[in-house]
Amino acid sequence: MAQTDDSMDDDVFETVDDVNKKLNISVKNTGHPSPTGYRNYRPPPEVLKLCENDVIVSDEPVLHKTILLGDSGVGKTSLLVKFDTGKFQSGNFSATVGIGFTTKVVTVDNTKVKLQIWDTAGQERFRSVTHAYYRDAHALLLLYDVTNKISYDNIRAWLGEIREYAQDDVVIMLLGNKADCGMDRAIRREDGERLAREYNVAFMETSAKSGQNVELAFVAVARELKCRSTGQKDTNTFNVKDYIREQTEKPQCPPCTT
Ligand SMILES: Nc1nc2c(ncn2[C@@H]2O[C@H](COP(=O)(O)OP(=O)(O)OP(=O)(O)O)[C@@H](O)[C@H]2O)c(=O)[nH]1
Repeated sequence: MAQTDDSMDDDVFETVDDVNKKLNISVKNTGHPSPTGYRNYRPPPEVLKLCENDVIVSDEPVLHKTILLGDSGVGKTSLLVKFDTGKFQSGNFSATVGIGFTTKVVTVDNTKVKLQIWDTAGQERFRSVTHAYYRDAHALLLLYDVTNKISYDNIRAWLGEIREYAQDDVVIMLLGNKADCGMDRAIRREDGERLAREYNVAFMETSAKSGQNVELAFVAVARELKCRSTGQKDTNTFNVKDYIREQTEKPQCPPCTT
């Protein structure tokens, strides 16, 4: 007949004091029980050491630094304010001084993508300040104003600066802003598309005033950054240019009558 060993290892019943004695840990009794009931309990150093190399798993989404660039007056601040608050402030234009940021969380396929969006001053005199921020940027939204040919012509110079100061794999999106200004338009949509094709960057027209494509611009960037950070880029599962084409070619809602 097979024998079973019913005896239990006494270690199972060791008290915390016994374990501490074995491990040579002295515990000072302050007389104040901890909320867990294990007065002054601290895991033995051996146990703490085991945890040292553990990866800390956090629910916090990774922060992606995104910068708005372009000539003064193209609408960088307005675009960010529209995305952040849904509001457009027309009227007096006051140029941005220096640089500042807003943090927004965008949900992409049930995953939270945190964008730290930096609004830069477009004026030449702040250029050296803003260059310093390019280096660790993950995405750049480069704006021109469709009513201002100079701001469009300057895009080539901006792309030159980006190549010089930003990382090679930075996500770049060209935005032709103020698309609501039909009568004053100086740059056709096709011109924007052609320039974007030439530099192999994504493109869309936006309007901080009407809200056209404002959300889409940031969501497309967030999608691209999410794909890159999860390594999906290699499998070609997402292409920001195709995504924008699909989204912008979707039938729009009928024109408002009010
Ligand atoms: N019609 C129209 N006006 C816009 C739009 N976006 C911005 N504006 C106006 O253009 C002017 C300049 O906008 P800003 O957002 O301050 O421009 P900016 O690029 O941030 O300028 P800097 O801070 O100098 O770099 C303001 O008077 C805005 O109201 C738009 O989409 N449509």
